[in-house]
Amino acid sequence: MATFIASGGRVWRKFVKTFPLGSNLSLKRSPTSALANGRLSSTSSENVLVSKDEKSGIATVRMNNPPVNSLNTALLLSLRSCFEELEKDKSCRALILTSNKPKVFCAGLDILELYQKSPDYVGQFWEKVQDMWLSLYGSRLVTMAAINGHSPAGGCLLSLACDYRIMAEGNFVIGLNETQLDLVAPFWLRQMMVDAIGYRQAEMALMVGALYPSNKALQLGLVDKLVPIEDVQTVAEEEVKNWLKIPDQARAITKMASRKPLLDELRKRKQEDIQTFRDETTRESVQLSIQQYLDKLKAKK
Ligand SMILES: CC/C=C\CCC/C=C/C(=O)SCCNC(=O)CCNC(=O)[C@H](O)C(C)(C)COP(=O)(O)OP(=O)(O)OC[C@H]1O[C@@H](n2cnc3c(N)ncnc32)[C@H](O)[C@@H]1OP(=O)(O)O
Repeated sequence: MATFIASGGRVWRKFVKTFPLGSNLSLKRSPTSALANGRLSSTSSENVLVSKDEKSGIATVRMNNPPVNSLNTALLLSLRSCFEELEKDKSCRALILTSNKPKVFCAGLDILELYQKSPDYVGQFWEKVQDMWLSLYGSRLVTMAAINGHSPAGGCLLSLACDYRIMAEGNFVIGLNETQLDLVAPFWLRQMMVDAIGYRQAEMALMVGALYPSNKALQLGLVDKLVPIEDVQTVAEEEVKNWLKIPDQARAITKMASRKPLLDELRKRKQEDIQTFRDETTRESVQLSIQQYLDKLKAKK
């Protein structure tokens, strides 16, 4: 049994040094997992909770950044560290990405990280988004998004970076609503959307910043399967086990062959992409839109 927590790059590394993957540190049992069976455990109160079943090599990564798992600097660093550690762990074969807070998978980028910040700050923040994405999209592991709630913008980005998406039925939304905040999704995010739902649908969805209810998302191919919210984790584990019947090497090489061009393109254009983000996000009119969007979120109550 291996259990560990991550809370920002530095803390993570320190923690892993003390309790490496494969150690016998046992904390609290996950209440929802079919993998539990005495072998899986979980932890609390950090921004990413990771449990790994040693027998199957399946790790579950739960975002735990209340109230809505918005992607702030700390969560981005934790996710990246976690993905990279699992990547290096030879006994790990698959990763299920989910939320520790059912009903919200991830609210996207933390809007406060983009509001009234210096261009340098915003640029460094964007690089953390890029690096997190590179580690997930480029992973050799089977990656499965267990979308147990809303998944707008950056939440959709995380989901699209995975190999397969299982979403909760019900009144939950997913999509790339960036234009609603006067933001423009970067080329690598747009490309993942095109790859998932096709050019025409992606073009329309991106232009109007569409957020789709889960049943429409299934119809479009933005998610692959819909299940009742209480079954999302179990079905994700079953699906992963099916994927693991395929030999790892052939599957991973095939995955890399299809993803390498986009990964390489971002690596090549990283600085240009950061510059675009800095310039766009700090523009006065965009700052005003972000402020209005924040006000709208607050006024919802
Ligand atoms: C040039 C390139 C440019 C851009 C590319 C960028 C790619 C990605 C961009 C993004 O991700 S931008 C973020 C977009 N996200 C959203 O639009 C989602 C906004 N949130 C919601 O719609 C809802 O919060 C919800 C996720 C549906 C959950 O609803 P719920 O009713 O459960 O919670 P509530 O709305 O009450 O929120 C609680 C609390 O959290 C604050 N909040 C919500 N989302 C964010 C966020 N993304 N960042 C920061 N803070 C967020 C919200 O204001 C509430 O705060 P309060 O309790 O203090 O009022």
